[in-house]
Amino acid sequence: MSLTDNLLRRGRLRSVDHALAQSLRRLEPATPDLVLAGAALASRAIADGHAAFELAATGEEDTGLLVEPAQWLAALRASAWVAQPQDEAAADPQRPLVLERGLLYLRRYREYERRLAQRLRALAVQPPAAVDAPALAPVFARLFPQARDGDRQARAAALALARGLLLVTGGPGTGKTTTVARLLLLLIAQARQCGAAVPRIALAAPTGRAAERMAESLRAAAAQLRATPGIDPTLCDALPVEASTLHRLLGTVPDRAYFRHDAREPLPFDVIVVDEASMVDLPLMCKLAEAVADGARLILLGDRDQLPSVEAGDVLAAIVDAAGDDEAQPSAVADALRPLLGDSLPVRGDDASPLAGHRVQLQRGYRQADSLDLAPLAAAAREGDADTALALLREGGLRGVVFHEDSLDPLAGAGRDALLRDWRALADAHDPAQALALATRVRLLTALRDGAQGAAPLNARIEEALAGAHRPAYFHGRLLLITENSYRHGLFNGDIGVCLQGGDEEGPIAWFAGGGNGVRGYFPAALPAHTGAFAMTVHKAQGSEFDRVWLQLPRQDVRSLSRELVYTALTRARRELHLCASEAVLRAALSRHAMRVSGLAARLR
Ligand SMILES: Nc1ncnc2c1ncn2[C@@H]1O[C@H](COP(=O)(O)OP(=O)(O)OP(=O)(O)O)[C@@H](O)[C@H]1O
Repeated sequence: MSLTDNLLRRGRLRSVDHALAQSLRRLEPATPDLVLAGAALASRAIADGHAAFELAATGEEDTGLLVEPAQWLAALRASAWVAQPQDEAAADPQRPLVLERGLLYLRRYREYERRLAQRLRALAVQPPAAVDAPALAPVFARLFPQARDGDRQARAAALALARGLLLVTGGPGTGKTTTVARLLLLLIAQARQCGAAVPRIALAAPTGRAAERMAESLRAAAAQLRATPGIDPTLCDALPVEASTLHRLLGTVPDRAYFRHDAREPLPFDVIVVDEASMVDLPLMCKLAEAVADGARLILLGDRDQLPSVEAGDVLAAIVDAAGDDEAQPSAVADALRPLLGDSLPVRGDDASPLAGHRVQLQRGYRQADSLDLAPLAAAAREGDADTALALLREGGLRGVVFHEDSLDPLAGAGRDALLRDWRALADAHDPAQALALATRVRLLTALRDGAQGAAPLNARIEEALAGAHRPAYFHGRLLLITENSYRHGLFNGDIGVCLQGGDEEGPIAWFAGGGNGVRGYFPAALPAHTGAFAMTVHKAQGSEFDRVWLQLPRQDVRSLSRELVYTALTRARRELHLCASEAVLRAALSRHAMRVSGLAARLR
């Protein structure tokens, strides 16, 4: 049996990975087995969220093969299928595989990485934009009274004035959107002061739901600014109030893998702000960065401790790693910003990597519902500190946090009634807007898609409890989750809707947020791909928040569990968190990182 057949049999490959190896064999029958297995594993790696297959990770546990990295390297280097480009040169398009730094890539993904790194470096080293700091200083001081005391929000806003590329990272509620609203106001004020056109600003996020949340937060921040003494309210009128998905921003072309906007036809914006950047995958981030016009600013907001995107590449983490923690700036930038920040900005020599100084980490959390004291637990999860997490959970001293130790089924225990009560309230709602407002009250989150503790079977049980075994498919009060992007409908992966019975003649209607009246209705038969949404995987819940979150960890450890998954799940809760888990599984989850293989950080340095 060939290596690839063996890997397929063990479930290590999908049939599409195996088929790639088969087609290489057909084209060149003398191709060694190791090269074919490498090609198949490089293809499989993408499906697992990696940018490439790491040869050194060829433990038997990982691949089912016992192959020394030196053996792989020798076979791959000798193969005509494998390109080995020098440094950052483009790879030979005739060869489907690329070997670089011990990683075996499908060529297309290596090119995404190379082009993204090239574009980000170029944006980072653009000459600092001219900042008339003395003229802006009075407005700046009103927006950021603590600016000279090292306030990170002030530092982020000031750096965004001077830099072409900035990452603003921080956990939920650390003020990323608030900071962006103030920074945009400063850019508008600066343009007014020098008689220039108001900057063209785009706000975008990877999912429709995340874009909606971003726009809501920005509108709230704008309302606050309007009420701030000494701020000209007409400046606030120029702030953007809408955000779009990245796909919509870039302009999808039906049935094509490319967008309307790219390096040749750049986006017509001076400032592009992208929220939830941890969810953006490698191909999309590459296409976005290339579509940013020369001289424009790209500002990425995100939380690097959250789960990486489901698709290939842990892009935000790689950019954050390349930028490092040091916020020191070259003396030219520090001098230009001194009227705003005083001497609070550390200064460095000019020999750092291109992305150094392009990241500000916001640390202080401002959004804490009085009812929920999540921060210590979220910090322990983020740091993988299981002892502290368990002690906090067992002491029961965190407001709003309840630990159901060893509970394996929230639908069987004491929580069942509480969960169903909120969902039953959906059926009592009088109108779609009210039902949609109720839809974010409570969510059951699970780490798994399949199996008894997977989202699909949990949904089926909840739906049966709510509407009986012989329920109609779209019963009154059913929650739906859209699972694909449909521009035709204006519905996107992650959108949540609620089914309500129409009038006597009508069947059920599925309602979603948006549209002129704030809600949009669809006949269920016309919806794009969707599933139930009472229970969701943590991955699908990224970018959303709920008043009450019930997190169910699996009965046994599985490899997809990680501290990032637990942290992402916990931080979806606004008012109350219930965690159902055993000590052993929680410890196993917190001991593991959601690791992604990528060469991006190395390229960016
Ligand atoms: N400097 C500040 N002083 C007082 N309140 C603040 C400050 N910064 C932010 N807030 C408040 O904290 C809350 C969260 O802010 P914001 O929405 O900007 O955070 P975020 O990091 O964008 O959150 P998320 O990650 O959930 O999108 C808001 O109510 C905001 O008004």
